[in-house]
Amino acid sequence: MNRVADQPEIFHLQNDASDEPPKVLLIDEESSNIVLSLQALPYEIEHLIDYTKLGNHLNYNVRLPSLIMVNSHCKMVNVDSLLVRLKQSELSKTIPVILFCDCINQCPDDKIRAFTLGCDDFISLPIDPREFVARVQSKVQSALYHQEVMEMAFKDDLSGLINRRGYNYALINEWARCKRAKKTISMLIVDIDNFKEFNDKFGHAKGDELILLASETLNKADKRSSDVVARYGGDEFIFLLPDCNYDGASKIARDLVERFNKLNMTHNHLLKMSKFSISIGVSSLIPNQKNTASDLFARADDALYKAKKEGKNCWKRAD
Ligand SMILES: Nc1nc2c(ncn2[C@@H]2O[C@H](COP(=O)(O)OP(=O)(O)OP(=O)(O)O)[C@@H](O)[C@H]2O)c(=O)[nH]1
Repeated sequence: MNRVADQPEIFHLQNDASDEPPKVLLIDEESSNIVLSLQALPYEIEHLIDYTKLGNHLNYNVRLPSLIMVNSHCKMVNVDSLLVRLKQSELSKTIPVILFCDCINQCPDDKIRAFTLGCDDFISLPIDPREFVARVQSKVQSALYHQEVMEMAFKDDLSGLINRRGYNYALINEWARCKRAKKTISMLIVDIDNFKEFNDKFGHAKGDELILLASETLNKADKRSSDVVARYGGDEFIFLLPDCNYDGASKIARDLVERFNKLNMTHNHLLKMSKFSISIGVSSLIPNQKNTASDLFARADDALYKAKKEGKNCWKRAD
């Protein structure tokens, strides 16, 4: 099997199943009447006053907004650099952005530049309530269609985790980010032990249930919001841990092996059928000119092989 990361494509991830109302992120340093107008709509509103906290609202492990609205009069926000940042990030580049502006005093060149930098629409201040609702709803609606398509492309149907394509994006992005910041990036490859035997003995449907249980258990690991948990394929899962060294990664690996062992003591009907455990390979690298993201994977894969060879139900680190 070719285990090297594929080429990147558009990556837009939404973490939760969307029975929840669409989310709108408003960047405005004041509690203005924009907030009041938004609150009248059936959306979840996140009002970001402290612009430096943007990363808390746009990361792999939160439900992403369907629309970002920015009051271009915010003194603390440089709209040009904000648009560049939003449109450069794989997570936010497809989320529509509406700017509020004082259209009477707005220079047309500023608007044209904003469009060039990725702004999708403008709303004039003071707000005309009917126009406000029409513009916001139309942008949210098209964003929802887009998110649906992206979910189909990047989410694993069975587990709800990020799929292999999504993992490839995350790897390319996070590797580059850690390289720029000269930070360690770690990876865990997790494989269910003797899954084939379970499948053969109890059938594919029960095997699917076990994969789902494994996914839920992996998701409960003590990880950061920037960490990525993906189903790589079959009974294999990957944790991608940016800015995390061997010690941090080993702690998660140890915790996971224990978590699965403890699962066997519960009264889950699947676990009465068979003992359930995982093996993990751990690798860490500081990206530089001489190594690649594929090295990180290959080393974790070797370590996983070692864990399997040395009896399974354990974790091993790369040499
Ligand atoms: N139920 C189910 N089975 C799957 C799915 N994808 C892959 N498989 C099966 O998963 C099994 C993977 O087995 P392996 O990892 O090769 O073998 P294993 O028994 O886990 O062996 P060790 O990893 O050495 O413990 C194969 O039998 C696949 O057919 C799936 O989505 N659902």
